[in-house]
Amino acid sequence: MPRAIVCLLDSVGIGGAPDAAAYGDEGANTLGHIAEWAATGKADRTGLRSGPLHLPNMDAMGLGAAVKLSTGTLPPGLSDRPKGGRFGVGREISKGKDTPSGHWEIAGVPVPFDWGYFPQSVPAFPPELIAQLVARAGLPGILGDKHASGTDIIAELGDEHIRTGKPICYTSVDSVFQIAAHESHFGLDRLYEVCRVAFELTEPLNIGRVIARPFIGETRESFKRTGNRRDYAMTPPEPTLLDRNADAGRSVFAIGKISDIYAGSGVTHKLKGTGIPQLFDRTLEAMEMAGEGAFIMTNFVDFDSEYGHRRDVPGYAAALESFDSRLPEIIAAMRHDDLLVLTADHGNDPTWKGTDHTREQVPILVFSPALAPAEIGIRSTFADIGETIAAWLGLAPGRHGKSFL
Ligand SMILES: O=P(O)(O)O[C@H]1O[C@H](CO)[C@@H](O)[C@H]1O
Ligand SMILES: [Mn+2]
Ligand SMILES: [Mn+2]
Repeated sequence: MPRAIVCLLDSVGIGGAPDAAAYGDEGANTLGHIAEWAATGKADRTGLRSGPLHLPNMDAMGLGAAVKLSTGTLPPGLSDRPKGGRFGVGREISKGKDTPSGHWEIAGVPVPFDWGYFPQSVPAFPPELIAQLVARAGLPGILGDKHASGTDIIAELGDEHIRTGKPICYTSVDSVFQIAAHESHFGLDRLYEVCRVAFELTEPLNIGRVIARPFIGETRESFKRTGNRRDYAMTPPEPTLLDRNADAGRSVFAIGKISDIYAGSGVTHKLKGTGIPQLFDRTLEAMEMAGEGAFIMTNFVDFDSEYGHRRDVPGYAAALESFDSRLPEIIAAMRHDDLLVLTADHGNDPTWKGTDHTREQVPILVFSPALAPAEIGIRSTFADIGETIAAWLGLAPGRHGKSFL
């Protein structure tokens, strides 16, 4: 019986979204701009990487061709002649350019409602929400209360947080309430408990996620976020591909952030890891363990959290190259009727203004030893990815999207 593996390259968009202007993102193109900067030496960093973007394995699966299909322009260093697999472009119908919207739609469930967002003002959070959080979680108050980049705000307020015991609360253009606190001075379990309370309080406001952002270090220069991030997310509004496969009695391996993003729904095996190499190892372990009909999904978050939001072009390019160099290991571990899908949930163009996600189309690169190469075009919803996998796994069709195989 077939199996399916999704490697979700968080934020690796390929430009061209027809509605990008409505988000202030017209012209954003994560992969395309990284390739352009790399071709002109602007993605060089001593000791890390240099020269044109080198992604031979993803390119062979159709990455360059997908970017060209999405934007009309072939990025420098990539090729428009894929060697195998099906390649195409995914267009999102959910309105949010956030992680849950992208992931749920990929798993066959576009988001039918508008998320709640916090305004760009200071304070950003409703005073009554914060008053309830402070009272119920027994806090001396909070710091932040604004839109911010997570690494900037711990540099700005980390000292005061350690001194006062007030957690740092911030948001972004996503539907999100984030809480940063020190792992030992404040305590990791206490941070999780505060986030649990915050999730109860923000759910009625349709806020998609509360995220615990623990950090360590004693000074502004040495503060560092740890791998103990935890996301408290709403449950998807309909059964996703994960639920459908689990309900059919098959295994669903959720690797990295995946389980959190689907609120654990439909997950039978949860594997954690920090950083691209470790998440890669977990994916290979899952492929080794997974039986017939299994669905394996890995979120490679670092592209987004370490490089996209940080507007770090050389770092992003190096991470793509490191992922690409290991792709042959997955392909070598595939059985004859395994299906591999590489895709993304939204863009996060590191050459763009600000530090937020960018509305973009995403690559859909599909490989199976059993499949002849072909183009699948621009798909009108990410849900086509979920329906393709559902069909591959022999599940009944869902309500959204169509299989492209
Ligand atoms: O700046 P950091 O803390 O990485 O936060 C980013 O990560 C969140 C989740 O993707 C986004 O909403 C954005 O705010
Ligand atoms: Mn994401
Ligand atoms: Mn993000």
